[in-house]
Parts: sequence; structure tokens; C-alpha cells
Amino acid sequence: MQAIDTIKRILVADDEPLFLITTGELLKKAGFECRCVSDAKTALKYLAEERFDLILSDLNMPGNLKLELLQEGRDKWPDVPLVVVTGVPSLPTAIESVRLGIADYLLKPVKFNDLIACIQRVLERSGGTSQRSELRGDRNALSEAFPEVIAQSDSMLEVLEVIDRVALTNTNVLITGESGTGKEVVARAIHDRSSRGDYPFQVIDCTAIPENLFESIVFGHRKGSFTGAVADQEGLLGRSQKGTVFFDELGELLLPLQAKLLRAVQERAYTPVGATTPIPFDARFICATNRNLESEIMAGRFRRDLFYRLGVIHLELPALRERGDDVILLAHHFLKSLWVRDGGPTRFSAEVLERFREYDWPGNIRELRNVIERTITLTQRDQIEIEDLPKPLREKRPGRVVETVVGEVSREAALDNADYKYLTLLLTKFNGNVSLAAEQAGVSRQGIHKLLKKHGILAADFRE
Ligand SMILES: Nc1ncnc2c1ncn2[C@@H]1O[C@H](COP(=O)(O)OP(=O)(O)OP(=O)(O)O)[C@@H](O)[C@H]1O
Repeated sequence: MQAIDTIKRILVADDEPLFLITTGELLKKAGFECRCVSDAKTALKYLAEERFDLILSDLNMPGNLKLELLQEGRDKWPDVPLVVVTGVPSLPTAIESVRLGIADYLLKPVKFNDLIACIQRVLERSGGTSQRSELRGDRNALSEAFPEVIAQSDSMLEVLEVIDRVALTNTNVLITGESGTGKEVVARAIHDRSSRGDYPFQVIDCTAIPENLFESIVFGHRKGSFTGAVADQEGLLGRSQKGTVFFDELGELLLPLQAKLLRAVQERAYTPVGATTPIPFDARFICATNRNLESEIMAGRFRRDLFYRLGVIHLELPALRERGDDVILLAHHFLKSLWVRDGGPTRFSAEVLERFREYDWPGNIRELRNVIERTITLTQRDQIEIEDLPKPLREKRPGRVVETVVGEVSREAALDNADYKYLTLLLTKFNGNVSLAAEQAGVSRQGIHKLLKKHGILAADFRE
């Protein structure tokens, strides 16, 4: 029998009677002591009167419409970890819950084994200590905690605050943002800081796997399941056990494959091609896309249920042009880290730094990195000057056409600017591949070369 003081006490708050009763019963059977309540006010009353080791709470229940239980619970009892279980995932509340320092976020229906595993993990980790981030609000501590993510702007520090919190949970995360904004960098930072950091970080690029091989590559296959399957082959999910699976370009995944992925995410098990028994797996999913998944859902190209499962926490990364002086920090970082030979440039002129601030950076941090890499290689002097920069940066062009130039320039100049921006975005998207860019733009290769020449754009500047 367990000694009295080792029995963990859980406060369960949920207004769904069936969930409350069954969860309470099952938790008692698993050796916990429970107090079950159906609204936030009663939960707060018991918290003031009794000792609890963990709070398991619904979000949408009486008295919690503004997340009162989370707000007050975190403020007054920061040492009691709080696990949220909800049937209606809403992205703003999910983010706010993470900000407030919840220990985990589960979606109903929750399998009982998963619930127990989550409670045990949280109790082990908390050991009675606060789940609230010590880094919260401390700008220097936040950027020092993530040295691989160079950032000082308010918009990025907010992102760092959320990833610091989210790393401690087991929640699936969706990262969106323009191409080159650092989605993979952020996904790795979450992984490294999580309890899964010593296990694999498996990247699965949805655009790099041919449709007909996707299942076999991701889930694996059994010998003889198709022509060419000469031996059993473990899939990428199998190799990610206990780690993090990073699905890049998720928005490109076709509907039939989305259904298969949804099954694996829901069941926490996958079936290799040609096998009959599902294999359980334990991994966190982080997905990234530069598409707007809400619009993809409206257009019938993306499954809403998969979006809810994978996007419990949604992080939107700001574009580089929205990060203030981060561009300067990043430029110095790349100059230092990419500088390899003696006698190369060691600083930027004030004019160059000003141009970096003004430029629109359609390819975001990837474009900045490429510009600096190229400039370092070609510049002979100590200081990088405007004439060392690629043409798009040398020419002073208003970046945001609509806001800045309407009313100030002729229609022809405005259209010219829009065309320029379109072409740079296109090349960013296709990594400088002119054929793909031409196909998307609906013009011939020759036609696109002509346009690039007219605007002084070099496709090579957009290649990694
Ligand atoms: N905050 C940052 N600090 C330092 N380097 C960064 C930062 N963000 C991005 N980078 C660098 O910029 C480049 C692009 O980053 P990354 O591949 O993560 O972007 P992405 O948003 O995933 O791009 P895509 O949408 O094209 O897949 C990489 O070289 C990465 O190391």
C-alpha cells in the first residue's frame, strides 16, 4: 500500500458530468486521490483550502470564460502544475494557456493511458517546482536561452516566450510564416529545450517525397508488400520514437495522405505498408507551412480535423521586415559566422545598415544570409559598401508597394514595383529555380529571363 504522503492529489475541473465522473473513478483506481468539481469558482475555493499536486481542467466551463482558473491558479499556486483537457480547441486560448504556464494541453477524447502517462510525466517533472517560466518577460534571459535564434525585437521575444513554455509540454505545434523566416530553426529550438531533446529530431519534407512513396517512407513497409520491397524497411516515424517529428511544408500534403497522417496522430500508432498490426509510437509533431491553412480548409484542400490535431498551438513567425533592428543583429551574426578568410570584410558601412533596414526582404532571413555570404566572398575591402550589395539592394526601392508608393508615384512605377516584388517572391519560393518560377508565373523560360533582366534580379541570389 502507498504511504499517505506519497499519494498524489488531483483536482479535476470539468462541466461535462460523464467526463468528470469517469475520469475521477479511473484516476482513483490508478492510485490518485481526486477532488472533482464542475466549475472554476469551486475549483479556486478548494485550491485555497486544500493541497493539490496537479490540476486537470477543462477550458470551456462556467466561471472560466476568461481563463480565470488558469490566471488565478497560476498566480496564487504557481507550484501546482496545470494540465488542460479540452474538447473545443481554440488557438488563442491554447496560446494564452501556454503563456500562463500550463504543463500540458490535451484534446478530448483522451485515451486513459495517455492521460495517466501525461499526469505521471508532469508530476515527475514538476517535483513540486513551478511550471512557470523563469524567463518570462526577461529579454536578455530569453535571447540567451535560445542562442541559435537571433532575436531582440518584441515580436520575436513574444515567440521565444511561447516556445520556452511550449517546449515543456507535449503539445503538437504548428509554425507558420513566410519562406525563410526560421520555422525549422524554431522547431529545433522547441525540440532541444524539451524533454525529448536527447532523442531524434526527424525532418519530413512533404514536398520532397513522391506521393506514391509517402506511406512507405513515413510508415515503413514489409518485405514483399509491393514490387521492389525486398526487405522490411522501417519508416521515418519508427526512427523518431521519443523524439520530435518535424513535418515541413505540411500545406502541400495531398488529401489522401492527410487522412493517413490523421489516423496516426489520433491513434498514436501507424501501420507499415503490408503489415496488419499497428505499431504504437511516442513522438511530438511540429509542423510548418507557409500556406494559410485556414484558406486551404475553406478551399477543401486541407482537413480541418488534422489542422486541429496538429495545430493545438499555432505560432506565426513575423517576416524579417517586421522585426525592427533584428535585421542588423542577424547581419552581424552572419558576417561573423560566415567570414572564413583573412582580409575579408569585417564591418558594414552605415549606409548599408540603413539599406538593410529599408529593404523588404521577401526571402526573409535566408535571403539576408545569402546576400551576406555572397558579399563577403566578392568584397575585397574591410568594410562592405552599398556597391558591394546585389542589385535589388543597391537600388533604393520602396518595398511595400501599396502602403508606401500609392499617391506618390505614377501607376506605371507602382506596377513596375509590384512586378519586381512578385518576381523576387517567386524566386524565393522556388529557391532560384527559373523553370519552376516560369511555370508558376505562366510565362516561358525566355520570358522570365527577360523580366529578371529588366528588373536586375539574379536568380542565383535566391539559391541556397
Ligand atoms: N532567428 C534566426 N537566427 C539565426 N538564423 C536564422 C534565424 N532564423 C532563420 N535563420 C537562418 O535562416 C535560414 C532559413 O531558416 P529556416 O530554414 O528555418 O526557414 P523556414 O521558414 O523553415 O524556410 P522555408 O519556409 O523555406 O522552409 C537558415 O539558414 C537558418 O539557419
